[in-house]
Amino acid sequence: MKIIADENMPYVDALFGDLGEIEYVNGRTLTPEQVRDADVLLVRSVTKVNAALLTNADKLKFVGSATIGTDHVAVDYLAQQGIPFTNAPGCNATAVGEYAFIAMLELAHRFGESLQGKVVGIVGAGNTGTAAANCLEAYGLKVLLCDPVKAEQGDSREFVSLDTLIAQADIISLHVPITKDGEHKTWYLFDEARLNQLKPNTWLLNCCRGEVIDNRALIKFKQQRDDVKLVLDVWEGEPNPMPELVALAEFATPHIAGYSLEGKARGTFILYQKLCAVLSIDATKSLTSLLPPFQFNQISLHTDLSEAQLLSLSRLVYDLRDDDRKFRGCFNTASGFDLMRKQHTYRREYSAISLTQMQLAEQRGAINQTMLTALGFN
Ligand SMILES: NC(=O)C1=CN([C@@H]2O[C@H](COP(=O)(O)OP(=O)(O)OC[C@H]3O[C@@H](n4cnc5c(N)ncnc54)[C@H](O)[C@@H]3O)[C@@H](O)[C@H]2O)C=CC1
Ligand SMILES: O=C(O)C(=O)[C@H](O)COP(=O)(O)O
Repeated sequence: MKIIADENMPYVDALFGDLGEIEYVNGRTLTPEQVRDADVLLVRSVTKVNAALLTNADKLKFVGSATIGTDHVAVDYLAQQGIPFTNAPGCNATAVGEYAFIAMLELAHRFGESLQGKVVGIVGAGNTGTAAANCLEAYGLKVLLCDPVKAEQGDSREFVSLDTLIAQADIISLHVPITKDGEHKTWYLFDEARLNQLKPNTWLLNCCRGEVIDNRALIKFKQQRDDVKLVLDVWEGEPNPMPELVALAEFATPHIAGYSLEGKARGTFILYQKLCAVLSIDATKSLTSLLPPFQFNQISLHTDLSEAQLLSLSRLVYDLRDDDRKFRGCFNTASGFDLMRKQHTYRREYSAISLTQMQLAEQRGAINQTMLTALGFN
């Protein structure tokens, strides 16, 4: 069996090595010729899987995308052709949630403010939005959710309109899929008019898809509104973000908000499980055996923490400043954006650290082991 896999998908050898011969490819430049003999195709978000790519792929039995988003895959076309497809819903939700939370801690630190006491608006209350909300609520923040789709589906959580969220939130974090049609389309959801609604000193984070914000309008807006602070992980026109916009963001990264080792491993593992089911064979490999030990896996707390100390602890699993610095140095060089993504293998999730607290304080709202466990630490 011939398995064509994106070269940026980790753990493919470990999981799929026994199932067939693996050929690694550059997902962004994949051609119909390269997939013509494939039995299995494993992609990431940069590969457009459509009729044009699969025109000669007559043997194809399975397509898997180790991503949450499916906007790069012609799902209807695959169904018509009878080719089983799966994505990996939820695989990197914790990573995106922690990225958003850590970015907010970084912003608070940079501007000499406290994150505690802020109101955060989450647009899109699915897997990643809920993961971000869980961290924020664990930290005691008031969270407003806007998700008209979930509201219509009868989700029992409380939702607000986007206008209310923009009017009330100090921080807005975007977690929607990219959709171009329909009542709730998200393409340019934040256009010039919406951006102009932002209240003074709003922090705006985008870690879903670049085109959810009109990036040209954002440049124009930000040039006049220095009070608004931006954290941007995704960009219109990837892998070539607009340089003016990179310069205007407080933290800028190359679409790696979901790139914890745990999230990547989960993504590949979900595809492995689904392929085994399609082939009617037992999935004998385990997810936990894939991850290397983390160098700080046991930490003892001797006192409750301050917010600055929580940030230091967070920087052990993910130092956003490093990615921001690297990104600014490489994003406008040839392949810089993709190379940084390819080499990104160092980030862990909070759960990689086990904490013990020597004296457990009972003070409500203190940053102690109880709160840290709710944030995701072990
Ligand atoms: N930067 C990165 O590395 C990553 C980016 N993503 C992106 O984030 C997106 C969201 O991921 P998940 O939360 O896992 O997806 P999800 O499908 O679990 O949740 C998305 C939510 O957005 C809601 N929604 C749709 N249209 C909306 C609108 N107009 N206003 C408000 N809410 C709306 C949906 O009802 C759904 O609840 C993915 O589709 C993907 O594009 C996902 C993972 C990693
Ligand atoms: O899961 C998604 O959706 C994403 O956006 C991915 O995390 C992005 O990563 P790649 O699939 O492009 O490596």
